[in-house]
Formats: sequence, structure tokens, C-alpha cells
Amino acid sequence: MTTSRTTPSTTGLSPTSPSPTSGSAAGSRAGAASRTPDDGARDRAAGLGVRDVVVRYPAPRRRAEPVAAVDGVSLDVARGEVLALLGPSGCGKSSLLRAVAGLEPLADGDVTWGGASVVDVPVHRRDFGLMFQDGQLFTHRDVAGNIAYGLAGRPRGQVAARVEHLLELVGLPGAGPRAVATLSGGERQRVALARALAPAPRLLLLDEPLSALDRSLRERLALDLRAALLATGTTALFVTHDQDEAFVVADRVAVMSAGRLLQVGPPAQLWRAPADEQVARFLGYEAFVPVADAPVALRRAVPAPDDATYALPPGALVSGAATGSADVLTGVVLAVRTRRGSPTLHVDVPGIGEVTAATRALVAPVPGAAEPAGPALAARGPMGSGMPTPGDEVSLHILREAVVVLPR
Ligand SMILES: Nc1ncnc2c1ncn2[C@@H]1O[C@H](COP(=O)(O)OP(=O)(O)OP(=O)(O)O)[C@@H](O)[C@H]1O
Repeated sequence: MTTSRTTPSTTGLSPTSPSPTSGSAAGSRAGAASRTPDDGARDRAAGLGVRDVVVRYPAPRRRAEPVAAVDGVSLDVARGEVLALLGPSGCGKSSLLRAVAGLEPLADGDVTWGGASVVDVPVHRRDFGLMFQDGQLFTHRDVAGNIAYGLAGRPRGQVAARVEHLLELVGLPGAGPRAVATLSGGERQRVALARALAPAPRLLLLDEPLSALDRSLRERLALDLRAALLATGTTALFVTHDQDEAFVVADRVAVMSAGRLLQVGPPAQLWRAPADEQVARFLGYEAFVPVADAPVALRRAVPAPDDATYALPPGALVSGAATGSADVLTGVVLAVRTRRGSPTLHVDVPGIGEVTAATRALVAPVPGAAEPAGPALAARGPMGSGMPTPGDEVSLHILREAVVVLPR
């Protein structure tokens, strides 16, 4: 996260990301009131359009070049669609999100809704909601008061019904009277989501809404977030650096790196056909195998999001090999190195060269070869005492369905 983001309190942003001190409900109501019924036919047809958007920041030092945080990005988010912006820290995801919100000026390009540019529309009149990592709830209001923030001016009974409906939607039925201080981190984000959804913004912008939570809570909330967005038919742009989260929450995922868009597609499509090695690595593919007629094959290490391409756990690769669905590369261990906490084998495969294999990939002794020290390794579980040593002959079993061939 960058530290210099403008906070909602200084922008007069819509009540979906209010300021405890100076946020204005009037701004958002005016924004909603200024729209014609449903914004017309064109608006119905198209959602968000991002066209060749460039966001630049002033040079950090004198004589240095300005930083192009977003460098010519174009994408669309259809009505009712959830699109995740996925990429490593500093790749420009938040800058793009903020540019869409109107919090960051465009150095070039255009942002449209329903085909019409919103670049000259003030932030609070765009009818775009925002939700951040830290929820930014009002501590002086109870839960219901937070959710009702963007509903000011509506009949009291209607507001109460909407608040209760949203509390149910986010899994906190009856929590309206609770004080914000009594909520857990996960509950706070649920309330923040309910508040963001309350005025039914035409676009919801979510900036790492789950990243402050611990892993297991994040996984559960990602599912609940997806369900809430679907149930409300909300069009959303969702920033995350976590590929699992992106794949759970979004209909399509846009992978960014260094200010540019590398690939956009539904999760399963990205898994099956990553555009290049950079995308593949970011999605969790680990071992890259150069092959003569097929440029690069690689094996992923984490489960894919759909059943059709689900990566089998290491033990199951044994049966994969037995049923003939595995390719086997035979070679000699050059080195065993530890990468990101897990041992990685560097194996010299004749005709291919050095192949790097995560030890979660099946490694078994070659039949007939000199018995390596220790048991057949990792064939049925994580590597233990049977770690091969340099000079051991091993076979790497690569499941066909766990391999993709990258375009040259
Ligand atoms: N206000 C700013 N002034 C100068 N440089 C900035 C500013 N905000 C962001 N940057 C720089 O722009 C680049 C993109 O930052 P941005 O926050 O958009 O990336 P990100 O992908 O959202 O990263 P993270 O996941 O860490 O938040 C980074 O190099 C960052 O240092």
C-alpha cells in the first residue's frame, strides 16, 4: 500500500467510504439524484470503460523521471460483472482504481460509464462506491448507523429494512445496535461492505478489502463477498495481490505488472493459458521446462480453481504416472536449493538441460538406477529424510493436465 493516498475525508467521497470527520451524505444523494432513470439505454448496455489510462506521479527526486504508475491500461467491466485487478505490490492496481474513482487525475486516457466519459464528473457525483482495507467505520455510530450513512433522506422504515437486509446479506443479522468498538476485524469489514452496498452504487471499487485479515478469515470472507456482490448484482472492480482471492471473488481477472495489463480473462482461462511466463509465475506455476517443439511447459504447484484442471496432490501423482497420464523426465540431481521455504530440485535432464522442480512435484527413483540414499522420496507426501542429493538419478513425473505450454 502506498502511504500517500488521499483519504476519503479529504475528498468528500460518497458515503460508501465516508469520513468520520467530514464526509458528506449530501454529496452522494446529489450524485444519485442527478442521474436520469437508469442513466438511459446506453448506460444499461455498457458498464465501466477504461481507455488507455495513464497515471503519473511527480518524480521522487529532482531530475528523476515522473513515475508512470499506470501505463496505458484499457479494460471493460460489464454491468453486474466483478473484475479483479491482480498484481504484485507496486504494480499500479490502486492507482488505477483511484483513477477510476476520480481520486487521481488521468495523465492520459479516459474513464467511461455507459459509454460516456466521467473524467469531468466530480468524485461524489460518479455514484461509485469505495471500500478500503481498513473499513474506515465511524466509531461514534453503531453498526446500523454506519450502514445507514449513505441512505440519509430516505423514509426511516425503508432505511431500517435496508439496513437489516444488508446485515443479513453480510452474515451479521441483528447486529445493528452493536458498537463498532465491539466488532472483530472480520465483522468490521462485513459492516464496511454492507455500508458500501447500501446506496446501491452503480460501481463498487474495492481496494484490498480483505488483506488486513488473517488467512482463514480471508478465505471465508472472500466467498461471502462474492455471494454478496452476486446477490446484489453489483458491478465491481476489486484490487488484490492474492491470486486465490481474485479467483474466488471475480468473474474475470486482470493481471497487472509495472503499470501495464498483462492478461485479462476468466480464472479458468488464465490457468489453462497464461499469456507468458510472468503471468504464469504470478499465478503460482513453479517449474518451467523448456521443450524442443513446445516452447515451455510448466507445472503448477497450487490447485486450479476449476475441477477440470485441479492439480493432484503429490501422492496422487503416483497413480497419475501409473495410468499413463504423466510425462516422465529422467535426470541427475545437480543441486537442492531452498526457495520460499521449500526445497527445490535442480535436475539435469538430457536433451533439455536444467529443470527446476518444486519438491511437491513427484520425484521418484528411476527403476534400475542405483538406489538413492533414503526411501523413494516424496512419492506419497512431503519431502522428508528422503531428499535426494546431487548425483542421484531421479525421474520427474509431470502430469499432462498440470502442464501448460506457453506461447513462444
Ligand atoms: N502519491 C504517490 N506519489 C508518488 N508515487 C506513488 C504515489 N502513489 C503510488 N506511487 C507509486 O506508484 C506505483 C504504483 O503504486 P500503487 O499503490 O498503485 O500500486 P499497487 O499495485 O496498488 O501496490 P500495493 O498493492 O502495494 O498497494 C508504485 O511505484 C508507488 O510507489
